[in-house]
Amino acid sequence: MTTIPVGRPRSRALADALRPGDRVLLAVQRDPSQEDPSLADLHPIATLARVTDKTDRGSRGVILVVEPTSRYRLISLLQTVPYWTARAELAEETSGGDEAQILATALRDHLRELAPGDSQLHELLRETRDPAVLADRVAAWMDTDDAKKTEVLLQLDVTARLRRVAELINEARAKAELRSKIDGEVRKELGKHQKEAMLRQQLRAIQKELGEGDDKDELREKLDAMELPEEVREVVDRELRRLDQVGPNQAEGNVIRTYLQWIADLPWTDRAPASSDIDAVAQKLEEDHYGLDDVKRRILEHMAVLKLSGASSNAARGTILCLVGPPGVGKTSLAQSVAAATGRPLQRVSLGGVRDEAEIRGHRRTYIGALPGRLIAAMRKAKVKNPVIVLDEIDKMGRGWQGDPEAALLEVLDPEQNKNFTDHYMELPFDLSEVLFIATANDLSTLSAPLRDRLEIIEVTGYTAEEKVQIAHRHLVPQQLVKAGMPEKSVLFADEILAAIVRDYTREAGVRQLAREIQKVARSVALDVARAKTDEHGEREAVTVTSEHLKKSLGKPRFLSDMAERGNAPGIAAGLAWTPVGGDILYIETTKMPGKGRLEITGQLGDVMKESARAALAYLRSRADEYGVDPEFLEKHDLHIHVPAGAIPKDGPSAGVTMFTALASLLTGRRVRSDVAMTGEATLRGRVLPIGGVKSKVLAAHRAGFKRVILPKLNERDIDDVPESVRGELEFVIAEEMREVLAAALEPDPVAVDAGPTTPSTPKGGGEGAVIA
Ligand SMILES: Nc1ncnc2c1ncn2[C@@H]1O[C@H](COP(=O)(O)OP(=O)(O)OP(=O)(O)O)[C@@H](O)[C@H]1O
Repeated sequence: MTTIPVGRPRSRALADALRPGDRVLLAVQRDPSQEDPSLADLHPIATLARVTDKTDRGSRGVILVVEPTSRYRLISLLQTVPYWTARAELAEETSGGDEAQILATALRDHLRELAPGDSQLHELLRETRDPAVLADRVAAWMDTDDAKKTEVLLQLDVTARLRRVAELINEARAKAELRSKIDGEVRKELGKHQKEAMLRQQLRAIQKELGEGDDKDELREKLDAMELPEEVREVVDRELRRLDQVGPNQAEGNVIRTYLQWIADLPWTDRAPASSDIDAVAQKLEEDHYGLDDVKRRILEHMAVLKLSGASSNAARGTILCLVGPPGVGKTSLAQSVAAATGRPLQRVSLGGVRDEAEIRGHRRTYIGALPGRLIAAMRKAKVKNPVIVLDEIDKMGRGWQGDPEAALLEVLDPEQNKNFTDHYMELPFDLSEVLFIATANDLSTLSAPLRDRLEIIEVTGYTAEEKVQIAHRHLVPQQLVKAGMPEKSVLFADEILAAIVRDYTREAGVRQLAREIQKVARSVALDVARAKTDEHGEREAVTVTSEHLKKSLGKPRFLSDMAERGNAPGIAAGLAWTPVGGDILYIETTKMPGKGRLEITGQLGDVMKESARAALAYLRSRADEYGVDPEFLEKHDLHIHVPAGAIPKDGPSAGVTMFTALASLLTGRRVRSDVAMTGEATLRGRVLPIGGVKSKVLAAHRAGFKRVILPKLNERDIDDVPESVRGELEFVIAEEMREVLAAALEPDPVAVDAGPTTPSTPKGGGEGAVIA
């Protein structure tokens, strides 16, 4: 295919008459400048071509797209106005036979080597099998002058044509080589001076792109216009003077500029118009969060105290709100609501894994690539001096060899010092006293005492199944539908469906997994939504999620009730554990075998837990008679205690009661009732001592379907913290003595057969580091 611009009036007259599909003869003039050629002025061989497209450009002529098909020999001109017509006959070519084939193959190979990267050429070579056509196409593809191309056109002997094309290629190659050689030499001669000038120009362009270099004046203007504390102003003036002294391209200049840029970007005096309207906060918290009444009340109290004390922020007052709880219970989103309601922007500073003081307080400017710490970086992003800053995962801050980040954080939170917080990089005091800090943590036990002392701790323990359904119904479903790009009301999740998702597909204290599962379901019904009928107002009917949809999008139920997992042989008891991600069920398995009275303990237990296992056994031995255990049997048998999910380390004293119960069950042959879960520390004398995390543990028991929960006497008052709906469905047994525990936990009669060790199959969820508190 080729395009032909048509301009001369007579050709134009023809072009106007042509329609796509018409055929036309294309003849070549011997002298292109001649206006009115006769037959003798044309080369004798013309090309017959099919018109495939035509673009009329008005006064600028017509563009024809043509597809040449064969050579024709011109015999005579028949007419010259309004356009030329000619008589012509097909020009016979001599095919060239095998020789032409061999030449064509050589030509192909040669071209492939010459231009390995030219995909258009490669396609052409691949597609063209006929040697005659190959020669024509290669000649058309080449970048050579028209006279030479015309020679190829006139050549009717195919072998001669192929040879000519090969020659032309060699010529072109030689020319190209010569040119690149000359280019190389010229370039070498380009003097050092010119090269530098060129590089400099490029450098300026790069600096401009990066916003450096020539923007010195811009920076100066910005700094001049800013309202800055006096001390800062002095430093700015000094640094600007230094910047004038160093050349524009020196590294030092860059360091100064970056520093000044930081000063220019920090909110030294700007404030968001923050309100301290408690009602607005109350309303926003209520709108965005279901339940959590206690938590909301405590947040409001804290805000009220701030308002009354006249302090502009909690940092100024010296106590910081700290929301503690498992992941996904809404800690961050509570902080977001507070920020939104008070009109302050929110920034998050993640402290998880921070081990280096410099992360908080920055690196000194003498280090290459030094930058301010995370707090100053957050302030820069906040753009005002009174934002809400969420200190995320304050409990996961480590202590490395490069200074103690906690000390730096304490300074940030200390009302005496945070008015003049000095970052190592800035070397200027920055006022953090108007920041409203809110910390979040999963686990309080790892917080140091000084830090804890600064925090007003509010626990967000986790939700019951009903609460989760309500949260999903009111918040998660609309949120997730919008996230999936669907209208808010396009999919209906009935409460039973939500309850099924909570029960069968999630096992968590918060609602994060639940939100994900809802999104999965929403996405899988998206097609149904798109196909749904529209009503008379043009609105689509909502798609109702069915249990079939759940099966299709989420698969088989992922979690069976904990009780179903459990074997029913004597020797297994369900304990309740507290973990940083919420309460959990922890089975204790025991088994016996002939031996010498030894006790084996496995399952990655910490020292405290191992000791409580030994204490439990010691107590049982000392009361063998009372519990109907044969002391001789104990001497001749080894016992083994295992706590499954062996890969997760566990520790703490609160499994004491459960270990004792499991051992007593094993040795008496009385099974532990399958609907009982328990927690409590056991003493050597059989007393039951209190433990922590009752609310989370009870919620976990309820979640797992247990009906009776055994708790230490001294934890009785903690039951009040448990939501009423859960309390109503559980029976609490309060125990002071191990005897009472056994009475409530064991089935009355021994089972006849010893079924041997039975393993609760699936490892428990809950992430790493399960800890019994
Ligand atoms: N009571 C609630 N009402 C409405 N939405 C809630 C509630 N609790 C949690 N959510 C929603 O659950 C999601 C997860 O909450 P969020 O990210 O705040 O959890 P988090 O406790 O901060 O977790 P992490 O500690 O992992 O950061 C958010 O979309 C939030 O809106």
